[in-house]
Amino acid sequence: MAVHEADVRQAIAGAQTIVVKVGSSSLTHSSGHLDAARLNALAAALAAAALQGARVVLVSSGAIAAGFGPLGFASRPSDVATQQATAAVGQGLLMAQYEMAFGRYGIHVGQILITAEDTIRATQYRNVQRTLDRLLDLGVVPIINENDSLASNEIRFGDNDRLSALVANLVRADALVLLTDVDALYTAPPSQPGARRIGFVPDVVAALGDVTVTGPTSGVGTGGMVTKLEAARVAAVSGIPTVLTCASNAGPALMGDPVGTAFAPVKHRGSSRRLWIGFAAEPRGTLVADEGAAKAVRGGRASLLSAGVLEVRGNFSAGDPVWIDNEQGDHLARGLAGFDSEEIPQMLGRTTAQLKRFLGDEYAHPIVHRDDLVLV
Ligand SMILES: Nc1ncnc2c1ncn2[C@@H]1O[C@H](COP(=O)(O)OP(=O)(O)O)[C@@H](O)[C@H]1O
Ligand SMILES: N[C@@H](CCC(=O)OP(=O)(O)O)C(=O)O
Repeated sequence: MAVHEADVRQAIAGAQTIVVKVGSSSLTHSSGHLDAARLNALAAALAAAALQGARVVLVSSGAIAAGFGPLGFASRPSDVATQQATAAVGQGLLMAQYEMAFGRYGIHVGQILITAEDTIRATQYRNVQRTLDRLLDLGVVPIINENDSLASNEIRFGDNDRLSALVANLVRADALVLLTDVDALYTAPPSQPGARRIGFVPDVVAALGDVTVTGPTSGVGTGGMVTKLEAARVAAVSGIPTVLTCASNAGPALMGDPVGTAFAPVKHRGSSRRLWIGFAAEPRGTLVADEGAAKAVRGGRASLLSAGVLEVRGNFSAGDPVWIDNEQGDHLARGLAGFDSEEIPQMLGRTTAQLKRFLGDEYAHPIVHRDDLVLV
């Protein structure tokens, strides 16, 4: 069944829970410093939606942009340690601006800083979910950023685009709004002659092959259009419509006006935690499945049992993400390991009954439970 743009726009206009992501480039002057007027205009548009009853979550970049000026740097720092220190200073300043901006409308804001690492574990994941739900129940606008000062380099999101799509899942959002410094997705970077504006993308997966996108061009943004399309894809496969436009279009976009680019959802809603496993987590190791186990995993709804695991590679702890590969080295799935990597060699090839007999009850479990596994 064809999905029409008008239906997608209408779904966005009627959304009860909305995640809005704003990039650094939309909150800054051309010098890279935080622009309070742009931030205030955004807060006004979001406050209007919140005052009409919408549950609004804001994923905001800008900590580094807010911090480097006060620290005396002429431009955004490029080394990780200075970026992390700058974000620690800037995050507080950013929140102070938001508090003031939303305060004009009688709305409180609440800060949540997320690392990819601490949300892939089931307990932390549920804690974040519960906190966000409660904040929204209380009429607060949660403002989320990556916890830049703690995130380790290998596992950080870096940009906030993918984080926003995962947050949209977490709060079971009805719409995702990506605000940036271009008014829409174009067939090529807008600076290229002949680049055409795209108003509607019925199938983001199919569209990926038809557009040319690059990383950031603004000097302050991180992911560019590449990570925005990735976010739209994650949202689409989770059943969430997305609109991408410039920050000054936030109000019309939320009202369902035909601004920017609307992306239709391509699937019904999936399990949100599985999406974290699939998209957020960088695998720490590999479990090599034998032919039978590979087939069972590929078929879906099967756990990876130690009887079908031939080899374990890498150093990881129970709860960490791992690849599940076949013997040919193809990735079949990602999952969360049920055991530490050093516990697994003694379990290899053993049935659950043997594990129980030789190693004890605590080992008589799948190496990766089917609820913790997503096919790739
Ligand atoms: N096909 C495309 N359509 C639109 N913009 C694109 C495209 N390819 C690359 N871009 C660039 O992506 C930039 C937005 O990304 P970025 O600077 O990371 O913004 P943000 O800070 O909002 O995350 C735009 O300024 C634009 O130049
Ligand atoms: N977490 C970082 C965001 C990094 C960044 O620039 O992201 P984006 O502008 O969304 O590409 C910050 O607050 O500075």
